[in-house]
Amino acid sequence: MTSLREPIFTMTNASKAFNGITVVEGIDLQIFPNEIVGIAGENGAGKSTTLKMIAGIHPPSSGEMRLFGKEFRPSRYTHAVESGISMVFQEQALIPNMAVYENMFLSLERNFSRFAGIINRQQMIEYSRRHLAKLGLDHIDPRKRTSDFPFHDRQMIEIAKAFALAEFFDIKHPIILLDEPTAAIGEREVKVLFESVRRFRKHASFVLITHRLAEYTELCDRIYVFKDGRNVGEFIGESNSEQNLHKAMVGRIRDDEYFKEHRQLEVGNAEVALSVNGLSGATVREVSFQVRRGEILGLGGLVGCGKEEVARAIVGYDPFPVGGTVEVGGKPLPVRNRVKWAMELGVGFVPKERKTEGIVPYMSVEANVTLASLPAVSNVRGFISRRLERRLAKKHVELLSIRCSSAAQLCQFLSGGNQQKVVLSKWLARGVSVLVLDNPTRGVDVGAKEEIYGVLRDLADQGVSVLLISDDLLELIGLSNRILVMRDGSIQFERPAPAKDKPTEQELVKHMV
Ligand SMILES: Nc1ncnc2c1ncn2[C@@H]1O[C@H](COP(=O)(O)OP(=O)(O)OP(=O)(O)O)[C@@H](O)[C@H]1O
Repeated sequence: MTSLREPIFTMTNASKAFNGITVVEGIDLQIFPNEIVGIAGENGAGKSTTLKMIAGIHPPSSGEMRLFGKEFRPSRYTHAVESGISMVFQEQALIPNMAVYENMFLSLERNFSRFAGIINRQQMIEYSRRHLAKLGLDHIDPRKRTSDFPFHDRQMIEIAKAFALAEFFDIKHPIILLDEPTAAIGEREVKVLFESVRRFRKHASFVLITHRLAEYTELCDRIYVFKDGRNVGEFIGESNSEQNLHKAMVGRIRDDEYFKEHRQLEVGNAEVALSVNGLSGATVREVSFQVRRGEILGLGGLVGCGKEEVARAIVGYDPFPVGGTVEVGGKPLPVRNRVKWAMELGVGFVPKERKTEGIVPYMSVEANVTLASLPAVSNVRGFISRRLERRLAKKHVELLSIRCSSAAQLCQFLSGGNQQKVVLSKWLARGVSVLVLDNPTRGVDVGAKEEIYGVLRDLADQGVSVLLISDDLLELIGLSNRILVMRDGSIQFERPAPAKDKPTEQELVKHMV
């Protein structure tokens, strides 16, 4: 639906350098009214940086931007918001211990003051409630603390916030930048989001970044492809296919053997590495299963079905449910100090929320990669050896092609997908016997996903057992030896998934709803 009308936003020959290192260069980009534009590219290609240039968070080092026909040089995010541009961030920007309505109008409270500067909270609450309802989020009480809501609800709150701000500043045609909005939400929430975007495009334009190629082809009118910080292609209409996008991004056609199914092992009666028995609690009921050596067990279900809680209970990330036991290699995992014991018994965990739970952002890549392997990088006197640390980190940075200026770079400055690779590397560096993965390829580009799938097959060959939780059904089906489907906190369905007899998506979805 590309319009012949004038673009409402243009970026011409823009570049951005951090500390003298150019990360994007020569970017030309246009946004037309009512348009949904995609920006695709590998991890670190410069997609988020470009959105941040538009949003005034990282003003361009050179180049020009024009908004509604006028030169546009936001020096802060609030300038962009006041001009009609808001961004839904890849990693959530909401403050967890504040009420939802406070988050929605953070730093704009003075606009809701009645007299003598007293803030009219009731007005803010009602305004928030109305905007949440517009997105079908009636179940979210804006007076509640933001941290009371699960990740996918918080994501939707950010989107509602973007719409609310546009109306608040009386912007006739806002531009809403969506940086991987679907990375951590399930299929049902993605549907709600996409329906909202389609509905709201009458009043707004959108820019979308996602690592699910099908979402570009489903939602976008036009897609830019970035590679190594440059804009290398543009796809419209017919040319806008997953194959074309994959080829432009990765430089080759997508492998038929994307999930490396030919490498899937037959585990037969191999020894049981992880045994979960009768796990029960607030959100899970009598969940029992076993994972054998070298097996990849997939755990699927809609958001809220309890699959994440199972993973978190196994590794002790959340208070343990009231009942049930977990054994690793035949040894019971105690409830007290479970996180420590899980590590001790060789269990690794890649959580969904990498920024808060997976990495230490203010530490370097090498420190993060080796964080769980301190004995291996310590010298005989027990001090950390920089040389050993560097050597171990280098190996894993190469193994997963983590894109960083050097292993000494702080993790917070890595692109989202590369941070995710660091989380996985942390456990590969330590060496584990059981790996619990909650959406391990969230935010990871299609080429790097393929590398991670290869690594998982290598680990299975070495006898590592994997419990894989994924909202990406094709990934779940392609990788797993066996699949369990959860609904309402309990296991509803079990299906072996040998390489030559994989279940269909429909077969699994039937048991999810
Ligand atoms: N504040 C910063 N300081 C230094 N380098 C940065 C900063 N922000 C981004 N970079 C670098 O810029 C490059 C592009 O990062 P960007 O986040 O734009 O990539 P991306 O295409 O969005 O990747 P992903 O798909 O993984 O999110 C990366 O190499 C990253 O390390």
